[in-house]
Amino acid sequence: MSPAELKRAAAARAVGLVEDGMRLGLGTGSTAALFVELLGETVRAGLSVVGVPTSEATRKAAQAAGIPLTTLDDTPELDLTIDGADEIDPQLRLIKGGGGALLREKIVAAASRRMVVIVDGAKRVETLGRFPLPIEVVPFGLGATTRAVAAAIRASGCDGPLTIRKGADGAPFLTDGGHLILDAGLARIPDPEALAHALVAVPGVVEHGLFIGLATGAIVAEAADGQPRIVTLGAA
Ligand SMILES: O=C(CO)[C@H](O)[C@H](O)COP(=O)(O)O
Repeated sequence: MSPAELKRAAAARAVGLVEDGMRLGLGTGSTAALFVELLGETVRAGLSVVGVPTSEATRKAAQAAGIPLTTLDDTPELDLTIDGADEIDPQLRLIKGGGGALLREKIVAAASRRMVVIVDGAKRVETLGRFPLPIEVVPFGLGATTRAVAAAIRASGCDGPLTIRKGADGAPFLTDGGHLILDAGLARIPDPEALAHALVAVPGVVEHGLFIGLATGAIVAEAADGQPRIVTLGAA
């Protein structure tokens, strides 16, 4: 089975969690995009929900799918967020931000009573860190911020190169908030909580891709005999 088929299976299962009248957080990335597409089908069939998109890309996709949208200003508390992830560990700790939407994703997840992560089985890890950790920083003072981030990483028992993310055109990638992303190739993050605390203390760091204590459940689609097999973690 292809990763795309597994992602679709996880997204389809997540649509089953949505109830009439729910206020939803809509994640970003290829798996979340499949959820938005499938949710749009149920909305067009009569389901009533409102969604808060976690990126401009998701906003466009949700509008195209016919999903009514709101904002966290008008709807500050959400019932359920469905989002993808780059890695998930057994404690439901995540690395997110491969699509560059980590800041809005974390704000939306924190405003939600429940966050259910949808992933294919390849995203499950025992220890976070194989996927480079995205760290969103303001452009001002980039050199000094990068040094301080490197020191914070070392102080929390990790090490590895920091790379400024580039877009397809080779120019620095800019987030929806106009910030840059440093991708930290750490290979292994033995203490994600310590690293998270160290990173938020660095002036110039806007957010990082460690999502700790936010996901309440996960829907993992694995391949079994050529068919998707759904495994749920936590409350999902
Ligand atoms: O965090 C994200 C975007 O910022 C995505 O959820 C994450 O990168 C997973 O993406 P995909 O579903 O395409 O594998």
